[in-house]
Amino acid sequence: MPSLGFLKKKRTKDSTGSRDLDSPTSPIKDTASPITPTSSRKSGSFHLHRTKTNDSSQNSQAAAAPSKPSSDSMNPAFAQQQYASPQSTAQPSHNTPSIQNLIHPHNTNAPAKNNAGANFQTQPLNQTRTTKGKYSLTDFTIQRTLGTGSFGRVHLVQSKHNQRFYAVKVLKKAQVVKMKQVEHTNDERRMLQQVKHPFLITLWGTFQDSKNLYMVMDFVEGGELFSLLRKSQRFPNPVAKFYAAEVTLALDYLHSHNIIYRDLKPENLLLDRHGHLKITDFGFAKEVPDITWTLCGTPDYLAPEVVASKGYNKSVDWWSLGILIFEMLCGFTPFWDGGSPMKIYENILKSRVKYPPYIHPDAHDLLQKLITPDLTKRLGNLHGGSKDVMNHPWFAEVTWDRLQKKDIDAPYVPPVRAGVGDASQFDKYPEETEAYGQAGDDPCVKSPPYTVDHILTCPNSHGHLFPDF
Ligand SMILES: Nc1ncnc2c1ncn2[C@@H]1O[C@H](COP(=O)(O)OP(=O)(O)OP(=O)(O)O)[C@@H](O)[C@H]1O
Repeated sequence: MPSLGFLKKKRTKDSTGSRDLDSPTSPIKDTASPITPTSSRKSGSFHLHRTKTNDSSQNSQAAAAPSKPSSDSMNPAFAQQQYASPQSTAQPSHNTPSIQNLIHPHNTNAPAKNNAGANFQTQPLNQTRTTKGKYSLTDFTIQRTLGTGSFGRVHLVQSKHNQRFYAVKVLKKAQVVKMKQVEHTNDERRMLQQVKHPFLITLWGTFQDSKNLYMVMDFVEGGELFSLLRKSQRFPNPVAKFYAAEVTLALDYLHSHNIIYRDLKPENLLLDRHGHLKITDFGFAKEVPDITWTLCGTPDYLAPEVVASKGYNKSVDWWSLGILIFEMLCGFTPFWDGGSPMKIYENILKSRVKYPPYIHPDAHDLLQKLITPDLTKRLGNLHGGSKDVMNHPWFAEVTWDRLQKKDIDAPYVPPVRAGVGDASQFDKYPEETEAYGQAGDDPCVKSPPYTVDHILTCPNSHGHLFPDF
């Protein structure tokens, strides 16, 4: 097994790890069994209680949803119990309208605008979530940094109008242009405004000033799955299965709308305060009905067809799902061996995976069918599409419709105080030194005549590189 030294570092898109994680204490490995039932919900520990959750309650500043009595729980199988078809009479949470739902069925989480009539609508795909009136920096108080990535920095912010907390991703225009990410950044905004799914981050709006682009999203309080995984070293089979199943549903949704995600990795999977996943960072998501060629992603997670610069499609996300499941079960990725990205690419092209003996046989079988360079054999890429993955024996006990409704308890509930901007689950970062919102010329708005470079970077922008922010 590789030394964990490297693996503690987060991987950025260009694979430069950014910092070490501090706490070596494991919320999982210290527990005799993560599937040991507990009689009460205990934040920061595994539990077996079925929780009624309500998507619209996030950021509501209300207490965590009540859990079902412990008679519901049983040992040993987190998996068996959690995924089995419902025997109880408990109704899924969506049937139990909360007070919020009754007041404002769709928009309880949207950051309020101070202009009367501001209204967010949840729209089907291909229509965007729109606001009357745009946000600006003055609508929020910027607080600490939650995370940094290759192209951006994400802040915790508080709305001055409804006092709720949100996450705002700030991208420096100059950096985006320099790193040739104009198209990806415009795609990220467009994709995120179109999608709506329980396991995908919600983007409420975007705005820009002369230097920066801003994306206002839900603040997902529970931190990164990456941190939980590193603290736990590896996840027990049922725990990995739970997270893999939620990711599978999200991929199924994206692919059904011809969107490839292209950056699956634990760093981009956040835990909400009930422990369910939210996929963030759509920087590489792309609407692709057939084939694309762009080389992008994070080295450990790249499919061989991407490394080999062949045209590729949704198949790459199923490969990455295989890498993710492997990493959750083993604590390291299959093609990393201490070398440079080039060495990782070589290993990926060889596609020889050593499976540790502790991997459950069903998981082993699924991994072999996902981490295969043969596109005619890769599960998810075959005639049955994502349903082939969902019907694989490793997922046999998953009740997919209940999972989709978040009617199955997560294996780990992050210890957060809901609604108070509790960012304790996120690592600390040095803060940005350059003030946001400075006045000045916007180098990304050009008047004709355009340079060839400008036209090539953004041919349809009529002089504006980020026309829709
Ligand atoms: N909605 C959110 N709520 C809480 N934290 C968030 C949210 N979105 C992002 N973060 C944090 O910020 C980090 C960086 O965000 P993001 O991945 O979108 O940036 P990036 O520049 O595209 O990163 P990368 O190069 O790693 O892909 C995430 O890993 C996460 O820790």
